[in-house]
Amino acid sequence: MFVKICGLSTAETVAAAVDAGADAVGFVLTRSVRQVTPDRARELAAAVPPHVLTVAVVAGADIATVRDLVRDCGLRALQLHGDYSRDDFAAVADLGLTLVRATSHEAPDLRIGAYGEDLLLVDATEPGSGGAWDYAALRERSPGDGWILAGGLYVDTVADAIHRSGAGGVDVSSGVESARGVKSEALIRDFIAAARKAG
Ligand SMILES: O=C(O)c1ccccc1N[C@@H]1O[C@H](COP(=O)(O)O)[C@@H](O)[C@H]1O
Repeated sequence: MFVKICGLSTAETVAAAVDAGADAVGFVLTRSVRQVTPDRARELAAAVPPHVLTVAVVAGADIATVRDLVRDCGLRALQLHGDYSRDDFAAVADLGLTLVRATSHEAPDLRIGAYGEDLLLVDATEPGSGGAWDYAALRERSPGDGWILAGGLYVDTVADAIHRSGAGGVDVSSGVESARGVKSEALIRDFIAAARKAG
């Protein structure tokens, strides 16, 4: 089970995620209560060991701005949320990053790789909102092997969500916070343990 902890902004919570066994950690570079600057993301990612994927999370920025945001921040993956086209994905392919297409569960095309991405993340309609959706519906639509489930996952719901959806990975932001935008080291540890136990 692949586990990503998203929206990190402090050295302590990055360390908690890494120590608890996260496979990936995400830094939000566009407007959000969890937004960090590219320089801050670079600083935080410098302490992350190479076996943990560092992910730049971007929503809604035009693709030229995306290129500027990620070019110098030293992260290894780019997660794009929003109305990005196949051409947009092609326009960042030369950056050498693992590309994550983040899309709503209501989107028409849920095949992994349809836009040239390496990983597909299926989310709620409003990313980072903590809102859950009908995870079981994805079993019938079958995005393929290895897709990542996101949107409204919490310590006490993640196991059921994994079983109902058949996802091979999970991504969480709101569900490991003690208040909006404030990550909890204890919840990060508990979430990773619960996801690992389920998958
Ligand atoms: O976390 C954010 O603030 C965020 C902002 C903009 C785009 C994506 C964001 N996070 C992603 O949202 C989902 C999970 O959200 P939640 O657990 O429901 O809060 C996940 O893909 C995060 O990477």
